[in-house]
Amino acid sequence: MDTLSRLGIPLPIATGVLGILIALIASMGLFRRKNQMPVEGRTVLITGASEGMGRSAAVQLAAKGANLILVSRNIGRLEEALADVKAAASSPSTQRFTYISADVSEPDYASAVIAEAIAWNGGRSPDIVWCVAGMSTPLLWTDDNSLSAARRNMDVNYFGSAEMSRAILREWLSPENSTDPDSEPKHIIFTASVLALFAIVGYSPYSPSKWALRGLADTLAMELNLYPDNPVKVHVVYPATIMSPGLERENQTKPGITHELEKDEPPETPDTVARRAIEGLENGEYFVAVSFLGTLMRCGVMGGSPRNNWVSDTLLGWIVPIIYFFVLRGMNAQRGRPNKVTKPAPPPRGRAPRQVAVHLAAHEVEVHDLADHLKADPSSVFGDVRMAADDYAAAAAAAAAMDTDLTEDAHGEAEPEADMQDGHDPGTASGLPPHVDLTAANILVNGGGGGAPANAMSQPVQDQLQEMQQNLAHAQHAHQHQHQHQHQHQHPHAHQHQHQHQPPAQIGTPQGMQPGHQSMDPSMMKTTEELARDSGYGELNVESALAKRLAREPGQRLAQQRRPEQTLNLGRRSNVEALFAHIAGEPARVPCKNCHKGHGPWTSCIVVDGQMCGSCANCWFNASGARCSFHETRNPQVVPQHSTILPATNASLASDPTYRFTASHPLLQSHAPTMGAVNHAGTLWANNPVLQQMVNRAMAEVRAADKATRQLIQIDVTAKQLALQIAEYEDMVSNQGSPGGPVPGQQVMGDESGV
Ligand SMILES: NC(=O)C1=CN([C@@H]2O[C@H](COP(=O)(O)OP(=O)(O)OC[C@H]3O[C@@H](n4cnc5c(N)ncnc54)[C@H](OP(=O)(O)O)[C@@H]3O)[C@@H](O)[C@H]2O)C=CC1
Ligand SMILES: CCCCCCCCCCCCCCCC(=O)[C@@H](N)CO
Repeated sequence: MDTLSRLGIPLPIATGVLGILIALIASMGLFRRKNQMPVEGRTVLITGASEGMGRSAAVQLAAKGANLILVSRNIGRLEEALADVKAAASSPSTQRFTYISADVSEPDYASAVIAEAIAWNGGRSPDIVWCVAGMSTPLLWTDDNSLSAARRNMDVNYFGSAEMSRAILREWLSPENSTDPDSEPKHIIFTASVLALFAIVGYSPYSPSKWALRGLADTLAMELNLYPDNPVKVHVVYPATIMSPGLERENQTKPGITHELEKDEPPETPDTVARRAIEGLENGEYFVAVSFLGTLMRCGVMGGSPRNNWVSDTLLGWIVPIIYFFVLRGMNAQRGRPNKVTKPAPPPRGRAPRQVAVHLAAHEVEVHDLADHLKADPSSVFGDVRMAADDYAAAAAAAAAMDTDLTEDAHGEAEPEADMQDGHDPGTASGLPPHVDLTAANILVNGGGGGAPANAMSQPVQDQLQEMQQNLAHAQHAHQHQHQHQHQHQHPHAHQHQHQHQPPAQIGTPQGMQPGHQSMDPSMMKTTEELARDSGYGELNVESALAKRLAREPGQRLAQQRRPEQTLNLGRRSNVEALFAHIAGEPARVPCKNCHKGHGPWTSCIVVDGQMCGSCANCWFNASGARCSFHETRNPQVVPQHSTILPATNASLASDPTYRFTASHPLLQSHAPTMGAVNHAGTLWANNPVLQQMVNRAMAEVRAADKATRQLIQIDVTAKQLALQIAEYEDMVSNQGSPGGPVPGQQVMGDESGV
């Protein structure tokens, strides 16, 4: 007391603090009473008992003298688990063990399982039922398949447990099973996850299925009070990461960002998690957390749930918001990753190569791990990558067919691999051969939102993408060759570009991509003036130098008015310029503010590099660009042609270290490509000006073509599709030879255990 008063701490406060400390220590179980869930001589039914935590729990309960009924689907694994359980029995002569094969996602599975269990158990129901069977399919919510994954997760995790609890409660709570209220209670145990207490990005298909279990358990806890003569306890276990076969499976679709975030809670072995869970159950806990963070998270969400201990749960519940104040601000910070429903990434400039290399070095290990994992089981992701690759090839063929102008995209570009500063090759870091350009994957990152993970790709997939890419490079090269002729008579200086093109790797040219084929005939391209006419604008006064120049240039698109009924004043010189610029120019990466708001006569925001004071064609019309957010020095927003999505046949992307960074960064990339670009054609198109341009050109070409030419285009496209299909088939045949190679039509995401 002397010391306290000398320190100036008032007695009531000191006593209060001391009281709280004693209460905390007492409540945290130092003075525990008896085991609240004895199992010796009792019968425990565990679903999901053949692998992971369920199997560990079964083994540990056998060691404590329980009889066990193991439930899961795969009989082979059940038999192995049964052998382990038998070996662990504390009194093998009296304990009994069996298994029942059942799929917990099947409607009405549970009553049959319980009936079989009761029959095996001499007419008595099991005393403890622990629902462990579960699965997880991490994905981003906007990914393909996330909704079907969510339904599947719900069927297995929620309904699988919900049905079992109902079937067993109907037994336990029936009047014939009434007992002395003081007899040992029965136990129904659900297995959720800390993700039912704290959500992190990537688990949207999964977390709700576990949150739902919490809602059910709270409700049951109250409902069970209606049966004082049939004592039953309900529990929910909240594991964090368990190093189980299930974890390996879920990692196949896990986004990189999710891997990153969940590192904060280190994985535990199934044995450890099962042991801590059983300890919690024996302590009589309702919500059983198996780690310190889990305990904090649990106390952070208590709401109206029954408490394990009013004192410690409440005190910790006051502290957790303070922790969250710091944790959540960090976790919810903007991550700068565009997705397919938001905007495409701004041009990735400005990050020093040094920083990039350091960042990559930091991620190297996990990237390798993932790559290794996928090497072991490439089939898991193969199908969708293949799908994506198909689209890629189709886009490639389309690009070739649409007379892609490659002579423009070499401006000021350095040698390939110029970004390999510090001797640190991101390509190597990601487990790819250094010469593989990651742009092939990037088409999916920027456009598909799914992000074919270059570093998460199995070798055959990498090979395939690489091949696609080289094919495209080849086609482009061949095409470019041909295109240069056209350019040379149009632009006397065109040849200056030529030396900047690196010849692409000479891989076998696929059929259908032969140089010089029909639809690439440059004579089919219409001039801007012709396309203006095709767009419905009659004879125009072409007076200004800019208009004259643009009039002769190959047109890129038809001009489409936002309001087709409107008649535009084309008597004005600058308005003719605007029209031609709109037809001949390039789409802005991001529309100017006016176009974004829907102003201006035409439907897209088009710029011509170095012209119209930087403003777009729409803003040039009638207003000479005055209101354009691109006006004057405000960043002309021309899209670097093709460099955003098409693979660099020359130096274009390789020279930009930040570009590589984007493409190979694990946060963006180690995300299984379950999202075939097919289903995202709409969003790809919307987000990607280069694709828009590609399609615009195709539209212009097709619109401008007469019947016979359209037939030829049709034949050309069909021939390419056939060629792609044949190439695909050849790949498949050659891949089948390799162990673990993909099988045609293999289900990718579907089932968790490959039963
Ligand atoms: N691994 C983790 O990081 C975490 C897991 N959890 C949860 O903990 C529990 C155990 O996880 P974990 O140790 O990883 O388990 P595993 O995924 O390794 O094993 C799952 C078990 O459930 C069975 N199972 C899966 N689906 C079904 C089904 N439809 N019908 C019947 N049985 C099924 C499996 O057997 P079979 O295939 O033969 O049917 C297997 O025995 C799960 O509920 C999981 O959601 C919670 C937090 C973290
Ligand atoms: C006070 C609280 C502080 C919060 C810190 C945040 C740390 C986040 C850790 C998240 C761990 C996720 C484990 C996933 C387990 C799981 O269920 C999946 N593997 C699916 O099976």
